Amino acid sequence: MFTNILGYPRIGGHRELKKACESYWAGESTLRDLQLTAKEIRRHNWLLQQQAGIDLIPCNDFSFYDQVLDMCLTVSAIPERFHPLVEQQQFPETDLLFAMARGYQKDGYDITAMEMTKWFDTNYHYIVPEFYANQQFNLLSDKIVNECREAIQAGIQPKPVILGPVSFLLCGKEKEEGFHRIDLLKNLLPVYKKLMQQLDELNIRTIQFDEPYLSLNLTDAERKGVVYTYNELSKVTPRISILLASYFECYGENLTTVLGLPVQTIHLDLVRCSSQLDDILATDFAKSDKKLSLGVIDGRNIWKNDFENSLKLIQKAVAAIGTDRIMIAPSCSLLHVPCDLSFETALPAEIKNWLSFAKQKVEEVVALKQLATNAAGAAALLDENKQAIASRRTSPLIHKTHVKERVAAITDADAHRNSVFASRRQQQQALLKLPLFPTTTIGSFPQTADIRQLRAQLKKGSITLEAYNTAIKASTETCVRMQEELNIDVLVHGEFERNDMVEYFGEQLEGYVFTKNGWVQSYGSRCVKPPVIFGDVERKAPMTVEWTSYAQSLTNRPMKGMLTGPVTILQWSFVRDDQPRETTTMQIALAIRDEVSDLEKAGIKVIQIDEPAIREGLPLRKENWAAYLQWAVKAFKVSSCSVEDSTQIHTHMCYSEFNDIIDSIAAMDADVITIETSRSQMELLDAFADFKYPNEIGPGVYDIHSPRVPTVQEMEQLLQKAADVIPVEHLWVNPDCGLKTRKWPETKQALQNMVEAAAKARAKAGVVVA
Ligand SMILES: Nc1nc2c(c(=O)[nH]1)N[C@@H](CNc1ccc(C(=O)N[C@@H](CCC(=O)N[C@@H](CCC(=O)N[C@@H](CCC(=O)O)C(=O)O)C(=O)O)C(=O)O)cc1)CN2
Ligand code: MET
Ligand SMILES: [Zn+2]
Repeated sequence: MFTNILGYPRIGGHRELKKACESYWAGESTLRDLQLTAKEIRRHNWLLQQQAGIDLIPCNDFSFYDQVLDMCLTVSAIPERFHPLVEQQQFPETDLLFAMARGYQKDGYDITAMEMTKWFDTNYHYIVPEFYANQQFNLLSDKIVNECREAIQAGIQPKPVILGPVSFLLCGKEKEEGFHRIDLLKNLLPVYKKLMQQLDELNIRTIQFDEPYLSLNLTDAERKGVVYTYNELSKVTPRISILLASYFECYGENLTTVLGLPVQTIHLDLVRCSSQLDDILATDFAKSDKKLSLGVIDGRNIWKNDFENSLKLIQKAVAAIGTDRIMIAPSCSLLHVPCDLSFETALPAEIKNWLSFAKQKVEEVVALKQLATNAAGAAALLDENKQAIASRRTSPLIHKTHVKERVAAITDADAHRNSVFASRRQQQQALLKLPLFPTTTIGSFPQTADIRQLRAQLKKGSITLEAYNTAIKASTETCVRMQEELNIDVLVHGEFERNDMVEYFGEQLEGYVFTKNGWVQSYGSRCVKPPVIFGDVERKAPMTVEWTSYAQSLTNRPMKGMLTGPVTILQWSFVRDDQPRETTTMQIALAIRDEVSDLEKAGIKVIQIDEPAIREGLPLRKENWAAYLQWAVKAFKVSSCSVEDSTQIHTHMCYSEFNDIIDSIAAMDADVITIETSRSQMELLDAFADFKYPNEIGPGVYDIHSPRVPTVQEMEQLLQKAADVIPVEHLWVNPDCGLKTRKWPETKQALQNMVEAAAKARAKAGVVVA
């Protein structure tokens, strides 16, 4: 029996990589400093796993930015606009990587960044490869070989983790018409083969190819591509065994294909889908000599593993195929969980004893092997584990009868507004008296270093709550005045008091705990600290009313109340695994519903409930979509429908494709939806136009991910494009998303241009309408 880790977090226990990258980008340290930090993180991770007793230790799970982007450099999939950089003598590979990820505005260049999107159903974002018909590839970056060499020097026998050719292609996008990216396999495979030969020369004995697309519904052509790929790769060398890994779901209808591949080991995500073990053992799999990597430990969540449960699965597999063909593993890479629970010194002891972060999960993998092989002394590990599991199962901290009863008592009427949109619209117009093309923003304004520092000081106790509040109030007032001066119609308070749009609410809700150092990579150097939902969720007291009322008191214009929606709060937290996600979401929905009612009572006329993660929560397999969408939409409606007709409900979504779920978005029945559309030049809007989306809509007119200030003219053109497909009286004018990652000067200028573009659009429409 072997122990296997699919990938380990690369940010460093105290976000060393984030800090090193940002300091390098700011010109405050050298590339060598950055590389030393990276090397130290890798070494630390390898030795930690070696000392714990892991047999298959991953390498190439490190990345300065993203593993998909790394693969672009490995196979030389570099978009043409970056070629001038490649051709420069001695342009460092790491700088090229950062240029592709973040754009390059220096030395007379102005090159836009590559697109970024969600990694399956996680809150991790990857860089989207760009593909062209007949594209040629060649082995460019030595990163994989170098990292293997570095591991060997550190005394490790590493297992390189490499994004498989099929998933690499499917992760990307065609940048011209007339071909499908899967057609590029023929050109791509020689590079993978060459790489395997180089790894063979280094004495690498196992390669993990990640093919997470095997968890999705594939077309026949894509499935054929899988068969072709692994037939080809299996011929390269008999000395390397291939471990094929997919995760986040079952192999589903791809299972037969997968079992027939000439690979030596198949990894199973048994956390998301334990039934596939039965499916496999029901075939004549036992007669083969293939191994199974049993992903029994949750790589996506932070709960201590239930050893008894895992042992049942392991023993079932052992009974069928013996111990020698089994690996014990987490369900997926540990990238999605924080590094080390032992840094958490402030968690309640009882709750801390239920948790396990990356380092602890490594130990759990080893403990399970010891238990499954009856190693001496292992029994004590089981006893300890049983106690922790029992403590969580029976803890009075978790269950609240009144919360459960309230969820059970939700009626259909709770999930519907009093009147249909057309009638609500009239009442809202009478009250708000907004012009055509009303302008607004999505909520946050620049989170500058001084605001973050203020919060850090408050946490440390070096300033008082009073001093903190005074400073945040001052920022809020400045922000409100500025919006008035810019002549924006519906204002926001700026979200200066919030560390994060989910963590902020988690900190105020019962049933939640939050960590001090539970950072997880979201994209590049940006991290999030997902709060932990351990019990029934309940709102103790109003969460945003004071700040919103304060902001409203500063102005006569409508101030938008700003809340995060129940699905997004769920999706971006670590969630309970002892009840359906639907149940937890409904509890959160009721908490948000109460907040909405309190904001309304406080005189707030416009309330935005952000749901940027509603698309990301969509199950990976289509057969599960309908059930999810049904409860996700209901949760939003439960949170938003307590209000009077005259109160205007907004929602906001970003990082999403909408075409395939547009009817559910319409069913949410928000009075106004703002969406990210500018990067795709309003392409996304087609879904809303084709569907004849009934309510009002604010298609983002500028890309907030870039410091670039858009011109009046280009925003006017985008508005024109929108007006061509959406009735003008339904259109709003706003940026793509919140402005928290932006700096002040560019924000002001961009908003000024935006308001001017709206005025021009108004004048133009006025002529047509009149
Ligand atoms: N949860 C979540 N998921 C999301 C998004 C989101 O907004 N939230 N947006 C999308 C992803 N976009 C993102 C955009 C920005 C950041 C981001 O800026 N993260 C910050 C951390 C934000 C935070 O929690 N800040 C805290 C603590 C910040 C901190 O690092 N403090 C310092 C001390 C302060 C200092 O001196 O700077 C420390 O602890 O060392 C605060 O403001 O209070 C970062 O990586 O730097 C993350 C994701 C999708 N997923
Ligand atoms: C990721 S969606 C962000 C919405 C939030 N209200 C903000 O403006 O930051
Ligand atoms: Zn957004």
